[in-house]
Amino acid sequence: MSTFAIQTLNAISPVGLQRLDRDVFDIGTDIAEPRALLLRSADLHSVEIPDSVYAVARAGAGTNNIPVDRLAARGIPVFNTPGANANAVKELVIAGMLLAARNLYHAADYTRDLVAGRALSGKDLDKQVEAGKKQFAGFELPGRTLGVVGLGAIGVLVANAAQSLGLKVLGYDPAITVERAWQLSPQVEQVTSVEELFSRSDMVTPHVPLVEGTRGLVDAHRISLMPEGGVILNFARGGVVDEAAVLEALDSGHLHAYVNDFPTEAGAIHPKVIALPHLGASTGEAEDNCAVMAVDQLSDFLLHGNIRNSVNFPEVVMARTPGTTRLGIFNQNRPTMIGQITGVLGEAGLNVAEFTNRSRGEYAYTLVDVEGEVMDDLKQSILAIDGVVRARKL
Ligand SMILES: NC(=O)C1=CN([C@@H]2O[C@H](COP(=O)(O)OP(=O)(O)OC[C@H]3O[C@@H](n4cnc5c(N)ncnc54)[C@H](O)[C@@H]3O)[C@@H](O)[C@H]2O)C=CC1
Ligand SMILES: O=C(O)CCC(=O)C(=O)O
Repeated sequence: MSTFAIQTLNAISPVGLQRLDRDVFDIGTDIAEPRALLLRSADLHSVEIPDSVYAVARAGAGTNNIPVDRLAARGIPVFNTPGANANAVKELVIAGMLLAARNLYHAADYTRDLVAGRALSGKDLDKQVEAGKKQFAGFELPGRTLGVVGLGAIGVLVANAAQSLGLKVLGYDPAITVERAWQLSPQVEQVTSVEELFSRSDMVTPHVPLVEGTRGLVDAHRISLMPEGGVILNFARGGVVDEAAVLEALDSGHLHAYVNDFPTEAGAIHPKVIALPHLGASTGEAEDNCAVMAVDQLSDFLLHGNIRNSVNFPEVVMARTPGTTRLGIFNQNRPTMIGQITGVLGEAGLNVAEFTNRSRGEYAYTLVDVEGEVMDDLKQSILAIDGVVRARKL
């Protein structure tokens, strides 16, 4: 059996890595010709990805750090791990709401300064604690309204948790899946526009991927629709929020706080901003879950050509037919491709035992198990078909 070299570009939980059989997989940070890249937040946009690479796996949800479309054009699937870190993010969002509502961040700074800065102790400390606390009086969550934009793995968990804490919850997601709709608490009210959501929400939390359509989703106009004293939470991506607009609304007093996971130079030092160092998925549990899912999907693809949870190719999973050789073929999604592929197999005198082909957008993927001996030059004949971008014999 051949050995697959997997290059890790970030720290990946050993709970995931130890699932890879070391007789079959080499794993390292410095590999000249990797078969696969395994990463978390490493930015691949300006990295040259060698032709040796068959697949890229993101141990996490967001794939905006990966040139997904360019890799699709080269027949390289990008995998992610939907839902594997959703609970970790949900818990941080709930913590963020409470940090903002009860002014906890500033309150803790205040008490630290009483001792570390002003050296108060004993009765003096007690007196100053009681005198100073009124400036941190906050508000409670029941009766407030939370708007959740994006009801995917994270948005649904946040909406349901907020509902159970007594908040009124509004949700907006024009492309919600049936699975997520079933998971959503029936008390969450669906709104039909982002503007309605902002105008009725005391707090807004986007849980959408960063793509062109969601860049700057939280902007000056939408913030202006919110009631006075609103809170924006951002555990999606920095670019989803127009931060300059948020800072202006904080300065004018229209917004009360901005809690986010993506610090910038201006935001991190603003007194009404709570900026966390991209901690959403940083729990042992989430790191293990993501690593296990990413590794399992990657090894199934490298060994068997199966594609699960790819963001640029369709789901294609086929049980292996005993006594056959498998071919995995990436091609452009256009007419006659299937006929041409099976034509090449027929000309080579090969009988097809199992065949599956699915398309997604501009590209398609075929798995075919063929009987008999498959010569190496067959792969070349398949690659010679106009529109085939990559082929593997497995
Ligand atoms: N802070 C952190 O450490 C983490 C951040 N994230 C971020 O959260 C994002 C969401 O993660 P998941 O919930 O797991 O993804 P998901 O794919 O399960 O859900 C995203 C949802 O957003 C919806 N959506 C897309 N565009 C929309 C729009 N314009 N308006 C309303 N809804 C829209 C989709 O229909 C989908 O239901 C990730 O893409 C990532 O950027 C994810 C994990 C950890
Ligand atoms: O790996 C991480 O810590 C970041 C997680 C994240 O942002 C994601 O899953 O999209």
